[in-house]
Amino acid sequence: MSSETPIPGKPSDNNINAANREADQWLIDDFRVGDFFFASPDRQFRGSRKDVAVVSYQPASAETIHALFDQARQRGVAEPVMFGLVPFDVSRRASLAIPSHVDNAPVPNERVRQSDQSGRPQVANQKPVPEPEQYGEMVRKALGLMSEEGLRKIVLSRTMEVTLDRPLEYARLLPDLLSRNAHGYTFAIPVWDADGQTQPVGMMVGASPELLVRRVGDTIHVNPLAGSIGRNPDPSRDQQLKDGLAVSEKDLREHSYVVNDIARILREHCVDLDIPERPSVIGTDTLWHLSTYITGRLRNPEMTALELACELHPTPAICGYPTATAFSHLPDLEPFDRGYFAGLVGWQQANGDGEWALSLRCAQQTGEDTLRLFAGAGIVTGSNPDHEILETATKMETFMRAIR
Ligand SMILES: C=C(O[C@@H]1C=C(C(=O)O)C=C[C@H]1O)C(=O)O
Repeated sequence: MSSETPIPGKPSDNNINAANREADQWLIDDFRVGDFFFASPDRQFRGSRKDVAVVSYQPASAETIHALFDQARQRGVAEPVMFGLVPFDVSRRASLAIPSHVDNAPVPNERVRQSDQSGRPQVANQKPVPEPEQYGEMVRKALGLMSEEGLRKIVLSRTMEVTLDRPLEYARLLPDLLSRNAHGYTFAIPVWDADGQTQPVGMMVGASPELLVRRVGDTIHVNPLAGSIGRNPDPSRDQQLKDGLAVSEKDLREHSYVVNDIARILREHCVDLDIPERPSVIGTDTLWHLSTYITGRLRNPEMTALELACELHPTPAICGYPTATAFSHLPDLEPFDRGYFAGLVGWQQANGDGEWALSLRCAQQTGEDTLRLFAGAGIVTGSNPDHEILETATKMETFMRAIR
């Protein structure tokens, strides 16, 4: 679907660029469990839960993707768009689906935060798993592995089990996530747990700052983030924190493991790679991150966005370095299953163009009023357990602020 594609739906709402929330609210109205939403900085999609053409609950592979598009075409879907979630462990089953009907719209230049806070859910109960002190212990254990086992970096995460005082309402939640994270990737994508099922068992919902792969024709964009610090409401202190991150030896080292490993894999698949020598600093609503924006051209233009994303995943941004060593230690260190957290979330067209972000700053909706939030942080020699507890709490704030 090119950016010239006319916006289906409401002709009267075509002035999407007007800076008011009603302009694109129609894309979110009535959004429920089972619907699909994905917004990147310049385009947003909504797929309908009604008459979903095809669903696959198989590991993501080129064959699975081709089969899905073939089936959608056989069912008469004219311009199929696949949405999906790929778990952190790509060998496990992915939730991929092609809705019968998809709307898309440009993103407004500016979003106004909803001022009406009435009727917002309140957090009735929250329980960290593991407890923060236990997370600190996990960080200490990981630091021990660095001296003993040649591990350079490992990303350790924790969760928060949240119960709300009323059912989650997407029509309220999504505009809030969008207004706070206009430059990121806001998503709400259904989760299945059996092939052939028509009803999803839950949703992954969040606002990720990190693009793994965007493919437009043979051009690819990859934007790893690693090395972070929480922001401060005082502008001069906030600027100091940003400037400090740009020169922090520990964070630049943590970032370089990610970029070097991604560059190694991209060289196999791409030509004309443009990899900036130094990272820049980008801001989300809650954190500053070191960021490297990479572009290149595919050697094999048949390679789809998701295939390239699966070659790169799991990057040291969300796993560690060396990747296989970090991956093998995670089940012993983290007392829960990551599932789709720190996996891939995105969309793709039949021609292979698409966008896959990392599913971060997110939650899995596990029941009408229950959610599991996730956050992780990269640990390298020099990391401080207390700072990592704080960083993961700050990362959860992106989502917490939208439900509190
Ligand atoms: C793991 C997360 O974020 C990742 C870890 C980062 C870090 O350690 O600095 C930064 C961005 C992400 O790559 C998360 O948000 O949960």
